[in-house]
Amino acid sequence: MSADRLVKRFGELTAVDDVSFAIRPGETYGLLGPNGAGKTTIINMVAGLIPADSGSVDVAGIRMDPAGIAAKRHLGLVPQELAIYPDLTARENLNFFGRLQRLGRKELSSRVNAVLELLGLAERADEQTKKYSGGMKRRLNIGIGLLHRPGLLILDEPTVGVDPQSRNSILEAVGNLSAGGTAVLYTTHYMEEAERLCDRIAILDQGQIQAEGTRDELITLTGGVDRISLVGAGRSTAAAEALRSLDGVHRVTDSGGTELILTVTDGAALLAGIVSTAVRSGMTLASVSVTRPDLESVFLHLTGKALRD
Ligand SMILES: Nc1ncnc2c1ncn2[C@@H]1O[C@H](COP(=O)(O)OP(=O)(O)OP(=O)(O)O)[C@@H](O)[C@H]1O
Repeated sequence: MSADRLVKRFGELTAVDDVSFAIRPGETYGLLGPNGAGKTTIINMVAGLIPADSGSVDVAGIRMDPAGIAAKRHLGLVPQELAIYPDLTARENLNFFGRLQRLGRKELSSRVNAVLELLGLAERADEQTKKYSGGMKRRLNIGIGLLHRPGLLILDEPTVGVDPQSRNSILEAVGNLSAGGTAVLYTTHYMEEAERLCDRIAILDQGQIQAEGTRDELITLTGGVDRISLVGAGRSTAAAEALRSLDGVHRVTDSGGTELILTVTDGAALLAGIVSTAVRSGMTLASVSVTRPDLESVFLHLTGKALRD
């Protein structure tokens, strides 16, 4: 799918301001931004629920027209709110929604089984969903969006308000989708989810994409400075001196105790050289750790704000 120069205004507010991106089959693309950044408004335009003021969306090569259904047949939308019947079992819910989607009886039954399996709900498929945990309900909600094998699945903050274990199983299920060739558009304000799930991420703030790329590409924007901590005994002052002369080492902080803290470009690549330099200078190391910059640092770098309110 592709979105080209989308704009949406609500009165004075430009909620989405010239947003373009494309998602390939099998790719998971994340929209990462704080509440109010414009994620839901983008999704609503991509899914054809609201018209854009300008710009266009193509899904499976078909231009999205909010008044038509041709492009919509190729996408599944999983909204933030649950849309399942509590008195029906998971299987009955899926059958019901599958019939609404006009799946034939034979295809429906095989799709229902496949979806239950994919989302880890097969064992409890015949229980009323009111007995389900929040995470299981969410997974079923995702399953409904998948029944008609959409080429594009859109997930709007699917883990908000669920416990960590359920969150994990949702993320696992979404991770399995890309293996099947589904393109996934995923919105979140949790950087850990974007880091774990998404092949590429757009950082969204005030309706604009501030930067886009893989996690590593985004982190490079910050200057990509890692922190390395060396803890040990021995001649730490001599080690600090030697480490300062290494290429890629920006700063060595020697607190005079047992720890040296270095800021370096590409800690993973330099780590072996740093450890051997410290040891040669007479330091006996007890522990070494590398802390990489994360998407939170990228957001801060780009917008001057924290991702979470
Ligand atoms: N129908 C509407 N009428 C007026 N303003 C709107 C409307 N829908 C969204 N907005 C405003 O547009 C901006 C973007 O909202 P949007 O819901 O897209 O953000 P979001 O990133 O999805 O945030 P959240 O995670 O809170 O849903 C917000 O300032 C919001 O108040």
